Amino acid sequence: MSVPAQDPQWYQDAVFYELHVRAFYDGNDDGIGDFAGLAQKLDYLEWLGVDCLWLLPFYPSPLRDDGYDVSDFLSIAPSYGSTEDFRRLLDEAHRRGMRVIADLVLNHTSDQHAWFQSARRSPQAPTRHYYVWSDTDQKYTKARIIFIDTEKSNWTWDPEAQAYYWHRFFSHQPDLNYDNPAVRQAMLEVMSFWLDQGLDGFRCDAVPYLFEREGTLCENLPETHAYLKDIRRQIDERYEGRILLAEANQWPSDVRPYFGEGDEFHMAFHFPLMPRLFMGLRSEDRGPIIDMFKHTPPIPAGCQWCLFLRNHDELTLEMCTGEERDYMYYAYARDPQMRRNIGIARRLAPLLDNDRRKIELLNSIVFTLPGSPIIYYGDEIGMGDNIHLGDRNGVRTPMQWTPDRNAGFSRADPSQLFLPLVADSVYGYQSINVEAQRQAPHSLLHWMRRMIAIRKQHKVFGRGTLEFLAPSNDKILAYLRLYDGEAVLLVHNLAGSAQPVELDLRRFKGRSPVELFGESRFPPIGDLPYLLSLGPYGSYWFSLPPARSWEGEYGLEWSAI
Ligand SMILES: OC[C@H]1O[C@H](O[C@H]2O[C@H](CO)[C@@H](O)[C@H](O)[C@H]2O)[C@H](O)[C@@H](O)[C@@H]1O
Ligand SMILES: [Ca+2]
Repeated sequence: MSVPAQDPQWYQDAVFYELHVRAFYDGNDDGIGDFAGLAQKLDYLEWLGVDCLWLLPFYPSPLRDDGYDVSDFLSIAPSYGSTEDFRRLLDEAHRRGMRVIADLVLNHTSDQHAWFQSARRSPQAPTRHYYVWSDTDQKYTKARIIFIDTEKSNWTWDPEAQAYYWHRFFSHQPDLNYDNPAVRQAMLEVMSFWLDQGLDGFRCDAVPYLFEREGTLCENLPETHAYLKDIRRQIDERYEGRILLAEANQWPSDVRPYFGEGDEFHMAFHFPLMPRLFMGLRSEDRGPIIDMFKHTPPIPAGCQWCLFLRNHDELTLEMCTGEERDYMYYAYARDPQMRRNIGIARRLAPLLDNDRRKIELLNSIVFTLPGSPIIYYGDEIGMGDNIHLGDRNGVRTPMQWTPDRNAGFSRADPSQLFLPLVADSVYGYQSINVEAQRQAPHSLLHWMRRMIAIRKQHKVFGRGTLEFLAPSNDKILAYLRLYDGEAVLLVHNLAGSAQPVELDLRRFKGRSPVELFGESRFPPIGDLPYLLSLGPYGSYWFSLPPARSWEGEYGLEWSAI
């Protein structure tokens, strides 16, 4: 069952939720989450207000990179269930009006993929040129090494092939050779295979690295854009309402071309904004956030940024200067165990000292700046992490549903779980879990649900223009969003102390701001600066309804209250 035809630009208003099937809910008691389990939890996601799920790779894999090392693009890892289970999941999601997109790992395969296994055996193998081989490791030397904490080179010698092969990520992830038309065609067929089953689109992994050219950085090449445009054209020709989301961890001016002229990706993550939100909070200064928008070019109509605070990887600092990285490590990861590659492998709540006010503040910003927000599973309840697990596994532990055995994630023997649960005294599942927070009306979970519901009542959040205000108090981040006659004003206090702010709102003279969480009407805007005070890390979401329509709705004058 596919989603009933609706607005083709649905993704501009959507709230996304990222999850790993194996970490969400175990439907068959083997300690590993699966599609049948996820289907049982769709009611929860619907209740929360999620519009679209993003599933991390669920394909067969030796799991040396948590599924990003795919050994077969056209099936499902047996531990996650069958193709039938997958289809049922899609049907159940669509029945609830939710969409589902999945990771598509275009750049590389696992070295266990049949293509690579046959390629390495002989230069004459039909798939030999599915990969990038060389007699020397001195080609493409300008290309940076991305996983610098584990890899020494982008080339690895294969004794069986008697040649070096090219890889931008782990050495067990050989890059596909996109100069080979057979590879380009094969990956188009992979996409069609999943779209034919009803999938609503793809989060396309590591797209900047598809092609290599000598003398370049081997990133963002024109050949890469040409192929991505071809993918988009072919999808648009055959499918309706499907989306492509680009994972291009690049500076905004380099991400901008991934939108093309509205003919490449529908969406792209805004990577460099994310660390600046954390910097702005820690320094109690809006500067880094505003500055990032000065570097963010406009995007074509119909395109959308994806905004996030955390995801399944480390909090990447790739798009930061050395000084900014040092600051982030000092502020958020003094313990070296918290660092991975160029980044910080921690979840949102521990990064923010489990301070509910800070968690709400950063969510409030991400849900109101231009773009569609993504929640990383478990962050809606403030789940913790385990910095002692290897790689990025510390932020990939089982979802915490209840205070019972295995956090209600699985009925398996606890030793069978794919990763241990978070069990420390602050973030352990006995205290942080969905069941407890659903029962507590003032929990983080209920607050997140309310915020999502408010956002969804106002198209201006997904589609409106952005205009920063410039109050003299630098600790205050204030902006206007405008769309189709609707205006909202967002005011955030980045400081841990109460702050006053005076805002120049004269153009809205006569309007009475309505605070959207409590629906309280504030004094009307006049000629003088509009004075507000905000508590530590406080936020206001105001609607600025035209005076007459507001009076019509409530039948009251401010002076009468
Ligand atoms: O498939 C390899 C990796 O691809 C994605 O990587 C991205 O995350 C990296 C940080 O872990 C980042 O440095 C890089 O720029 C990105 O492409 C995927 O999200 C990873 O999980 C995966 O290992
Ligand atoms: Ca299972």
